[in-house]
Amino acid sequence: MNAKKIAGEKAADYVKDGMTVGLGTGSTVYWTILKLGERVKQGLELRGVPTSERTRQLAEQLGIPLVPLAEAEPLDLTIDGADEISDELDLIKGGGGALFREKMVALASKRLLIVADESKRVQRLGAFPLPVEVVPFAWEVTARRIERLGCHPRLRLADKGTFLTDNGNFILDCDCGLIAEPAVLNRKLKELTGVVDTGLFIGMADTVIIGASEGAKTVERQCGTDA
Ligand SMILES: O=C[C@H](O)[C@H](O)[C@H](O)COP(=O)(O)O
Repeated sequence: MNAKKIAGEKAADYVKDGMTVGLGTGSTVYWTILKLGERVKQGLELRGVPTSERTRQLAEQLGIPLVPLAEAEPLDLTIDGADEISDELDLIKGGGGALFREKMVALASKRLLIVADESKRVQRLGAFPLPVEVVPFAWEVTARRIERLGCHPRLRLADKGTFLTDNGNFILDCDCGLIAEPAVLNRKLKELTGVVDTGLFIGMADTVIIGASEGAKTVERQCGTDA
């Protein structure tokens, strides 16, 4: 069976009546949202906060009531996918370009639950190029500053030209090698004018559900490991 589906559907069990829930983006949390759509039809009271226009459209099609983030804080829970998950439960996100809204919504949530298949687990982050959202103005200058931090940025392209985020920005996919100190790199990147945010989610995930054909495994953040 599809490991993403197993993890995604399992996460829907964490949603209880009356909750306000951040709805993540991607092919794993897609299964969570489908499940939640079914449960809403059966009477579940839920307010969703979408992390992308794609997710907004999906939730609307399924009849999940949505509320703007500004009116929803604090959220009870956010459920989202990840591109890499380290042993410390630090994450790389943004493979689908939704990292900024995902981070805004997760930071406004009491709890962040990540769903993924086994392929996303790594000892150390960095094999997956780190997505960094940048303002389009003189993006080449921002890319050069990122290069000076030891990363190799590449402008993300779409079928027709440059990939644009939901916020109208560009994504630089940055090969930074294996990242020894994710919190330090995140801080240095965020200090650069022109950088909107990075796909590094440090100390944010509380629970990770890993799907596999034999079932789902749940990993909880150990107390005291927050960055
Ligand atoms: O921008 C996209 C998000 O960070 C996704 O949650 C991430 O790329 C994982 O997506 P998927 O579940 O499709 O692998």
